[in-house]
Amino acid sequence: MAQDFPAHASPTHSPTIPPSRPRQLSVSRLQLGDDINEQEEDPQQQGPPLISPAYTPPHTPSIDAQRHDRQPKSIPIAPSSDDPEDAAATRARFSQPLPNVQCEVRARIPTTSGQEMWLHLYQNDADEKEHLAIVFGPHIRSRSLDAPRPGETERDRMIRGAYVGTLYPGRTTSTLEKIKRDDGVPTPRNGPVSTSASQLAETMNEETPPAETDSQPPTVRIHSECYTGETVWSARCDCGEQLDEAARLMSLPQPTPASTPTSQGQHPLHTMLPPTGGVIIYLRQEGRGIGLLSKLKAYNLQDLGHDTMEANLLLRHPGDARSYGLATAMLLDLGLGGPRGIRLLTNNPEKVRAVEGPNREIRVVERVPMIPLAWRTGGKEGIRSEEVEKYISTKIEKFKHMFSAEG
Ligand SMILES: Nc1nc2c(ncn2[C@@H]2O[C@H](COP(=O)(O)OP(=O)(O)OP(=O)(O)O)[C@@H](O)[C@H]2O)c(=O)[nH]1
Repeated sequence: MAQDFPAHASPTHSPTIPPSRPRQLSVSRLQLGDDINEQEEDPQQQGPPLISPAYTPPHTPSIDAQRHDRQPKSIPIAPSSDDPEDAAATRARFSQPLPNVQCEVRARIPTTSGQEMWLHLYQNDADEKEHLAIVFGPHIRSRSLDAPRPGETERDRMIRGAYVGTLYPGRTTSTLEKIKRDDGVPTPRNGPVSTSASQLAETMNEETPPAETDSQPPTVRIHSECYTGETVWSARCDCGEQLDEAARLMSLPQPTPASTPTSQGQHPLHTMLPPTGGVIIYLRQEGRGIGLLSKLKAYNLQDLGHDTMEANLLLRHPGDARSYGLATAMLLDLGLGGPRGIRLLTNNPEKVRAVEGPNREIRVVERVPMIPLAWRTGGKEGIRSEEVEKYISTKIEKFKHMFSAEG
């Protein structure tokens, strides 16, 4: 089930708490260009560890406020025009025209949890990197992938993922019409006896999106690459946990009135509902855009007492060197532009405004905060380390991230 979605980032063994390290320096003591040698700690500056439930700030949702198998609370986003100065400043920073993107290939990825996702690989004219869209659910499709390409055969289309429904041995066409004509012909995918009726039902499901009034806006997460957090179980940041959590939320059943318990406490239609669905845009902006080499240097600076923002600055990088034009362009290609808007999973206020694009091509109508698992489970699950506590406290204090269900 969705709530059992495995933690890809977290090791299965219990986290160990490393010995204390010197406290980070305050910004006022940071001298750019100065020799970065050992400096004294200031015990007065040592705030409470924010990730430890015992010290969790009062505005943080209580442990039982969000059950792990429920959709978290979201916050409606006021139109940018409510705060013209702020919006203008952000737009100035992200005002470049949107890059051109093209989805080159899409493939079905079955996962160890039983859920399927659709990995879309994009190329673009802004950088040389392969950015990704991880799509959950059958209704979100790439325009650039589906568009016919000159000279291609039906097999070419299937090989690059431009088909509806699912592939099976012997399938010869990417289109719905041919599958309809073939109705009744065996179409084995998992065994020799399945018929095209189930294939057709699945395909029709993909072809017929739910009525917009029936469901909430699509859920979107803009994720930036983090080799350490996603692959080698780093407890310096919450990136791996956030990637897992975004995938888990997009695999939960769609909340609708039909899932309200009956008087007998049953959920009659709950299991029949499709997953919430959504998109994780996976941007190759390792280390908040400074790259893995600089990020590893930044980690050494952090072990020397600096926080994550200071370390970037000392390496002559901006605190956050990322941009989101590619994400905006990919979301448009996936059909998520327009007034219906999206629900964005983030605590980062800059991301909310930046992903909307220079002309508000994408509308973020709700923000869903990403509350650390350790806060929600009273420390039973999630990342626990001195480093991640400092990292999250710097996100709150210096990057002004909003780790609460308040605007
Ligand atoms: N330079 C630097 N980058 C880091 C550090 N820790 C994590 N990162 C990078 O930060 C990025 C993660 O940011 P996101 O997951 O998009 O999160 P966010 O902008 O903090 O905001 P949310 O959407 O609220 O999670 C990844 O590219 C990581 O590699 C660090 O200490 N230094």
